[in-house]
Amino acid sequence: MSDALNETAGGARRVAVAGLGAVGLRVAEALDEGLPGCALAAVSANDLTRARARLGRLRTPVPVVPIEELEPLADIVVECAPASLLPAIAEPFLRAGKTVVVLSSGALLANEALVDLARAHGGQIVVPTGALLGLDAVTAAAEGEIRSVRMVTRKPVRGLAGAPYLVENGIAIDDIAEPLRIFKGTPREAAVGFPANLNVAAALSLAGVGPDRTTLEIWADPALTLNTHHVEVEADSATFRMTIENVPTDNPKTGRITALSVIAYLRKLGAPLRVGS
Ligand SMILES: NC(=O)C1=CN([C@@H]2O[C@H](COP(=O)(O)OP(=O)(O)OC[C@H]3O[C@@H](n4cnc5c(N)ncnc54)[C@H](OP(=O)(O)O)[C@@H]3O)[C@@H](O)[C@H]2O)C=CC1
Ligand SMILES: O=C([O-])CC(=O)C(=O)O
Repeated sequence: MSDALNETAGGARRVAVAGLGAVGLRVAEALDEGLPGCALAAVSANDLTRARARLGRLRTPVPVVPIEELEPLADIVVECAPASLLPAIAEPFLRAGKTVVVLSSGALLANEALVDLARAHGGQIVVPTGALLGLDAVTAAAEGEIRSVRMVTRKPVRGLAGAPYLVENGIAIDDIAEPLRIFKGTPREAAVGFPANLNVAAALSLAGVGPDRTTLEIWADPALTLNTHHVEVEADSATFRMTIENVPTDNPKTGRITALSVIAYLRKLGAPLRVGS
């Protein structure tokens, strides 16, 4: 769909927010406060009544609807719901040649057909940097030859509790007194075992050498308060190491910077000066 069609009569791109939790509410509020070139068009949540109440303080009320009703109302959807809902949220927008901003990036690994759908209809899937850092450098390095990408994540126990991998393998972390390595593998495996905790690893893998060649360790650390991700990249163009320590939101799995990354992306869409890719 052309940019001209992707806009309202007033020129602003209509943005829907699918999921109104730690990420979605902050993004919806920023859109309501005003992002040049964008307008909040609709919102979805599981409990629509509760969502309407939470949106009561918005300056401009918008429809609060089930996810299947979002597509006709918007040009861009920001998916920030549980990972299992990614196809239901993304497919209608991609089929209409529109843009889907995916926060549940781990779910993309099991739903690669969404990329084919985007290709077939001229839509676009955007994976923002989210709770990570440096995806601009990783994608740049991937234009050359990357030899290795290694990631080590350390989270407070609260940021990992309840993950399917822990439950299925009988790994108890509630009472650990020392840091414990709970997983060593790939982002593809982590997307299954930690669907709500390691989207950053999936995003990193998609930027670099893919979900099977990226290596990942996950540690539960009872002394930590911040969700910490360390990445090391060896490439023919550069060697770099980067660490981010994320302040959790009300959702202990999710860092505050995640929503800000989406807001920065939306702000760049209509900006006369765009810094970073
Ligand atoms: N890529 C990245 O860097 C990061 C990705 N994430 C991922 O982003 C996603 C959102 O994270 P976060 O905001 O913390 O999650 P939350 O758990 O805080 O919020 C999830 C939201 O989804 C809504 N929801 C649940 N079921 C439905 C449904 N059937 N229809 C519509 N909405 C529904 C919930 O509704 P209700 O409010 O009614 O319960 C809630 O508002 C998650 O998949 C998370 O793993 C998180 C951090 C970083
Ligand atoms: O990747 C995720 O899903 C969340 C995460 O690690 C963070 O916010 O630090």
